This record gives sequence, C-alpha cells and structure tokens, in this order.
Amino acid sequence: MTDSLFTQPHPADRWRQQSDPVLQLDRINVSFDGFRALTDLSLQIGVGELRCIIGPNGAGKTTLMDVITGKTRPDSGTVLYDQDSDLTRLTPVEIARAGIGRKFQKPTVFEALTVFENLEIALKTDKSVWASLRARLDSAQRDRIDAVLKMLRLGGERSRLAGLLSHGQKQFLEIGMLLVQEPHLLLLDEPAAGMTDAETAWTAELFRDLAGTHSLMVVEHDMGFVETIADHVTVLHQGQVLAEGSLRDVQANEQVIDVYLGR
Ligand SMILES: Nc1ncnc2c1ncn2[C@@H]1O[C@H](COP(=O)(O)OP(=O)(O)OP(=O)(O)O)[C@@H](O)[C@H]1O
Repeated sequence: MTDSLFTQPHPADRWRQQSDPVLQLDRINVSFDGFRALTDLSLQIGVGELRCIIGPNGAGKTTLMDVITGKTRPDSGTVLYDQDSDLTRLTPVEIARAGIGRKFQKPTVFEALTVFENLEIALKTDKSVWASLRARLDSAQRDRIDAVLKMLRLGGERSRLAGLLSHGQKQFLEIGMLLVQEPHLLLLDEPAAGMTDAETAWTAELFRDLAGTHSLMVVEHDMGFVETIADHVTVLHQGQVLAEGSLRDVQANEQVIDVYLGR
C-alpha cells in the first residue's frame, strides 16, 4: 500500500487488497421478534482500510454497527476484533475501551461547554463530566487535544461554546471527541449528512488522512461522497452482503442497480 494510490484520478481505483483484518464478522444472525435483520452476514475490514457500507433503507446497516459496538447481541456468529477478541462477549464499554469509536448521525456534543472542554471530557471517559473538568490534564493529554483541534481546523474555536458552532463544526468536534481517545476502528454513520459542500469535501479529505493510521467503516447514502472516499464498498440488502468490491465494480453490478442505485 502506498500513499500515491490516494492521488490517482479515479477514486474507485483506490481499492486495495488488505491482508490483516482488524474486524472479521462471521455468519452473524440478528432477528427482532422473528424478523431477520441480519442473515449469515460475513464481512472483513482490513487494518487501515476505509470501507463504505451502502444499501437501501432497512438493509441492516445500523444493526451491523450495533452488533460491532455491543448494543445488539447477535443470535449467532462471531465478531473478531484485532484477530483474537470476540466482541460478542464484551460489553459496549469494554468494546469502546478496546479502541472502537462510533459516531452517530446526529452530533451529540455538550452545547453548554467549550470546544476544548468537550474534548477534555471525551479524553477522560472514566470520570463524570464535572469530575473530568476538575481533574487536571497532563501535558501529553493537552498536546493530544491541541493536535486534534488543529487536525479538525477547530483551533480558533477552542474557547467557543460548542452550541455556537455550525452543524458541520459540531460534526467535526464529535469526530475529535472520538480521536482524542485514540481509536483503532471508527464507525461513522452518515457523517456528511447536513453538511455544506465545502464541509463535505473537507470531511472526505479528513477521512482519507485518517485511513492508514485508523480503520474506518462509513455508512453513507450520498454516492458522491462515497465516490470521493471509498477504497472498498460493501452493499447490504435485506440483512445480507449483496456485493462487495471497488465502487466501480458495485456500480456495475446488475443486482445493486436493481435494488439500490437505480437505472
Ligand atoms: N429494535 C428493533 N426491533 C424490531 N425491528 C428492528 C429493530 N431494529 C431494526 N429493526 C428492523 O431491522 C431492519 C434493519 O434495520 P436497520 O436500521 O439496521 O437498517 P438500515 O440499513 O440502517 O436502514 P436506514 O438506512 O433506514 O437507517 C429494518 O427492517 C428495521 O425495521
């Protein structure tokens, strides 16, 4: 894998073979009162990969993320993280501590606190909000917050109340709240929703920068955004993997065209 792959003219050409999986889902089944939300779903994400998950409403994308983060227990199947830890046996808190961060579609920042304080709280997840604001940061923690602020272009907003940020800036701050915890795998649910075109373009740039040092799984409906970021795309349909490969491959797949992309 080389950086130059990211600069090729056709984003779909960036698909890379990954050898070491960070996450391996094997024959996952989830049903809700007899309704099968995921059926024998198997999926692998490589270390440093940026994977997009697409598919029609109700395909099982959220349920997939819920299984990975321990919110939903599958009826059967395994979810191996980092090759040996089965996430289906861990609690959501243990899974987060193991290095898996999730960002929901709607930003959930503390609006009455400053940008810096939001990052401070995220860094000290073992404490309550007020206890963490009272506890002192060591210099390494301060440096980590400063680096994340810079990376997210929020350096000038550090003392601003989070409630006064734009929608896009709140989204970036929430990504920052994950990054200060130094996750290995980031799960992002429709990160570009509600963003301006400029913010969307910058989010794509940010994700491409994060890939390599982080593994990313991005659920997204905006195909323009998928096109700018995806190495490798998985199409879910009715709780199963319908197709997988480069964006170009899945866009040419007749079944994917029928159930999702349209003719
Ligand atoms: N807690 C639940 N109880 C019953 N059915 C559920 C539950 N959660 C999800 N489902 C059903 O499982 C199916 C998959 O839902 P899921 O939310 O995972 O799909 P999705 O691909 O994320 O859809 P969307 O793009 O609309 O968010 C849907 O038919 C949904 O109604």
